[in-house]
Amino acid sequence: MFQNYFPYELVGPIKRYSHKLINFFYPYIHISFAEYDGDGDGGDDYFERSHAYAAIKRYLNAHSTNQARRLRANVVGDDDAAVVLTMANHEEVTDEFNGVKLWWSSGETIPSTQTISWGPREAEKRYFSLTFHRRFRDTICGEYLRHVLEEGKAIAVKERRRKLYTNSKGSESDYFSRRRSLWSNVAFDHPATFRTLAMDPDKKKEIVDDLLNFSESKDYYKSVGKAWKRGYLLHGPPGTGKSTMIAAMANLLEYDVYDLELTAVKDNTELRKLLIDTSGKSIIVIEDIDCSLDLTGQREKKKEQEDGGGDKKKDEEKDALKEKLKKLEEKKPSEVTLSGLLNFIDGLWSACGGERIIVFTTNYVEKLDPALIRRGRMDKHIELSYCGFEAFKVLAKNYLDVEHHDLYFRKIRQLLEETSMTPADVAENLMPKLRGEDKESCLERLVKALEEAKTKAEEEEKLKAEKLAKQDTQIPLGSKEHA
Ligand SMILES: Nc1ncnc2c1ncn2[C@@H]1O[C@H](COP(=O)(O)OP(=O)(O)OP(=O)(O)O)[C@@H](O)[C@H]1O
Ligand SMILES: [Mg+2]
Repeated sequence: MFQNYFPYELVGPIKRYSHKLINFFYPYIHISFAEYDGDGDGGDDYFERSHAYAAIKRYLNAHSTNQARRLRANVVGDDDAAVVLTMANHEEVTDEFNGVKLWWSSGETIPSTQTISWGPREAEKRYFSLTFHRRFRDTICGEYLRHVLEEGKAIAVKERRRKLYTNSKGSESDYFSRRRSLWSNVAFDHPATFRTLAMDPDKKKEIVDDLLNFSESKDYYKSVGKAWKRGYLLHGPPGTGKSTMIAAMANLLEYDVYDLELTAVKDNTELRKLLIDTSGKSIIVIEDIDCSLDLTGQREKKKEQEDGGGDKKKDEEKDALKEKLKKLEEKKPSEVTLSGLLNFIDGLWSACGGERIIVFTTNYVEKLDPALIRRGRMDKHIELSYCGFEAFKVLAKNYLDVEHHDLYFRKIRQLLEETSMTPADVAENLMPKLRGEDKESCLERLVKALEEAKTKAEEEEKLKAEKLAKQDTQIPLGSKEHA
């Protein structure tokens, strides 16, 4: 009825003026921070979680959860089971900044229509909303928000649990979820440190200094126009502490570890994607590099030739290599090429910024392609070798808390000079086997094991010499016959 008499032309102006009137009397400003913002161009950034949202969440967790009455609990970590409380949806908390009061609330918009969800954005649009008096607009939008974001970031650094990432193949459905990373991760809790790593102290110090120097040289790398990365090649027989050293490196620098399984990477494109997907402050590890590339085919041929040529490599080393190659052949052949890998080491991904360390390990450094290990690619070659006396002292301190022993230490020093035993075996012998086993009997066990190893090595040496002598006497005979 009213519509019939009301002049339609007035609806617009009245709406406009009432809006102005409300604005005039309503002195508050609302700002909302969505969890997934994106720039609206429909690119992948839509799937990226807003950094501001994450920082605000941490800030509010730290400052305001004691005010909120309804909280959401998350349990993080498995050993200490710390509970992290976050304010629940539609809760409101207050904050104060330089005497200005403001209100934070959290909310969630539920999609009105049923849509097929590609990411979490359609399913749940969470946001934080900030309300404050418009008089303080400049302070809040400038100083206060900067303060919140900085503090949120600082909390993130403090709380950061380091992670171990692997790229072993996930389930097919991973490919449908575009937000899922190519890497899967678990918390990284390896206890190894450089203090507990058994090796020559001078060598150890050199490596620690090198790592620390690298992590502090951001400006230097920038000034010389080099990507902020450093390559290490760790080589040595199995059980000499290569993997342990990587863990110690990660613990020293507080970096994440990306354990790159090259045989699970389809091709160079996937390799590039994986590497671009790594974060700064990380160690990228490729273990057993000699067995990971499709060079292995050539390598095996070469090896056979060497065998035929009467190479005197230890038999067990050959067996170990054969075993590794066999395992690899069972898997699908990888199409990652040496040149793809070299391109990446040379800094295809260096545009991503942030410091990265890349570590290769191998048992057979002499078998690696020289292109892979030349200086500049691998900045530092570190040899981890059989246990020496200094390394033993570290293990004795770690495992038995013994720093000196008149009788045993002298004996062990001599035996270690005469025979080769890996730190892994030394450690195994030193470790108390029975509850309350005394230190002497552990040291005694090590002495026995070393003596056994020595006799065994001597016997093998003797057998080999006999075999060679036999061959030497047979060959001239055979060649005479043919002639
Ligand atoms: N230098 C070392 N210092 C302390 N512990 C060591 C050292 N080397 C080996 N160990 C012990 O031996 C175990 C095996 O060592 P690790 O896995 O680091 O050997 P690796 O060199 O990586 O061998 P592989 O070539 O087979 O991968 C570790 O769990 C560690 O406890
Ligand atoms: Mg290892």
